[in-house]
Amino acid sequence: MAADTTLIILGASGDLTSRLLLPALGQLLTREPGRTVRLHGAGMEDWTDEHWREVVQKSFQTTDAEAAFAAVSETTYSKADITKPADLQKLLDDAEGRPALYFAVPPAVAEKSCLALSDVTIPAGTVLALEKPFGTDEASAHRLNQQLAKLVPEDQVFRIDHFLGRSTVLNLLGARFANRLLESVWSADDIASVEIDYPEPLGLEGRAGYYDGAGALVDMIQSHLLQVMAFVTMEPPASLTQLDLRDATSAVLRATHVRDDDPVRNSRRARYTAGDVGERHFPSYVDEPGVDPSRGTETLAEMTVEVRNTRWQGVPITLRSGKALSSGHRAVTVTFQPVRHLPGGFSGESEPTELVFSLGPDTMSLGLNVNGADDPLELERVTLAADLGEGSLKAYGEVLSGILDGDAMLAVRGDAAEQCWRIVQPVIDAWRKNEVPLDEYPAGSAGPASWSA
Ligand SMILES: NC(=O)C1=CN([C@@H]2O[C@H](COP(=O)(O)OP(=O)(O)OC[C@H]3O[C@@H](n4cnc5c(N)ncnc54)[C@H](OP(=O)(O)O)[C@@H]3O)[C@@H](O)[C@H]2O)C=CC1
Ligand SMILES: O=C1O[C@H](COP(=O)(O)O)[C@@H](O)[C@H](O)[C@H]1O
Repeated sequence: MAADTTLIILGASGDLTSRLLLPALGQLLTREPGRTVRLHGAGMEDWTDEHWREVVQKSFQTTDAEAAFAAVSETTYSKADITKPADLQKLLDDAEGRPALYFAVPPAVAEKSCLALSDVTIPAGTVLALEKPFGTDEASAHRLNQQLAKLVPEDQVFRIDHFLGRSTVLNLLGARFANRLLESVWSADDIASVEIDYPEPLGLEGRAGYYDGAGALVDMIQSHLLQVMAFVTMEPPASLTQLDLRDATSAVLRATHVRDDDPVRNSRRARYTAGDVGERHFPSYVDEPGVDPSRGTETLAEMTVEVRNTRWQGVPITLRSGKALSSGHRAVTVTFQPVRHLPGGFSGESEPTELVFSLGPDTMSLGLNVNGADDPLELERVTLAADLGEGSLKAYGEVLSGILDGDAMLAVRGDAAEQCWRIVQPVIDAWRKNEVPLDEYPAGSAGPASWSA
């Protein structure tokens, strides 16, 4: 699709656009100097083309910002209320080549806009890119999918999950499927447990309007971490095409359930109280501007799932993420079963083999037991580590590259988005009924003290 696409960013004055999308576009254009993109910004603000160009130029913080900006220097802006069919029609009519509508707007606005598109003539090939959260539960995600299906074919719908564009997440595929050594041990026969952990030092950061209604479970686990889990657990796809990869993703998500169907024993939640993360002081979550304390929103969530198939039967897979935490390890940790028999005569501890994919900085490490240097019969722990580098594109760069190339491989398919809601729903229900306590942890700690006991 590359050359003849007009990327129309809806929500041009928003945070996502200036902080993530435009810098990623700048990086993509720097890496691929031959790529040309027509860029159009649209939103509620009464901006001129000149103002928009300044916004774009400022956001292109790449090594060769000028060259990248040159590729979009003709970029234009128009004021538009994207919930109105007439405004959407004009945006599409004015676009040259194939339009790609990127909805960088609040989810409720995106949904309204998709309804308004029913009354619009949509040019063939139009791409619709929707941010998370996709719907508010399985039923609403299903309705939104049905609406989208009336507008464009599924492979032109990009449900964005920027974790799928992270280089370490993509590395999971390389490590798993290009190494015979791992291929043969990647199942419940050899793996004891999997943990996917994404602690963040950030707090609410003024996002109460969205986050207080979502919480850590929906913000991170329902979307990003379940997608990462699917990459860890999927059956090998025949190829890395969007069809094969997304079929494999959906199949494993369909087999995923809260462990033992018991959300009370297999989920935990907590929220932060006042404290310091590094140099930053955070008030208690409930005292953050815009927060409604009666909602009981969690800022740290954990759930344990299992994949009910031959490969994974019985392996606990724990997903955890939270805000205002000390600099914990963001990682996928695969812990292997102990050896079947440790020959007598060794001294020292034999710990299980551990393979860790670190989610920034991007590294992969393997913890092994080896013979000690001084006493060959005393076991010592060594870690073999590989620095995987940052990847030449940040996550949103990969996302935009897929949209501009019309390759939906790293976009979430509609059925997978619905499955992710189905998986977390029992936990949401148990939390609503207060069947799981809402613990507390001071900002800057590693979480509630009782969790590490
Ligand atoms: N910000 C982030 O870090 C991330 C955000 N996301 C997702 O991206 C989406 C956007 O988030 P974010 O940028 O933070 O939100 P913001 O509130 O910062 O921006 C939303 C933008 O949408 C515009 N807008 C609202 N209503 C309309 C309308 N009817 N017609 C045209 N434009 C409209 C707003 O214009 P105005 O202000 O003038 O009303 C504003 O420019 C959300 O779905 C969010 O979940 C995903 C990952 C990270
Ligand atoms: O989508 C989101 O992701 C970020 C974490 O991703 P990162 O790539 O910025 O580390 C999270 O902070 C945010 O709450 C969530 O909405």
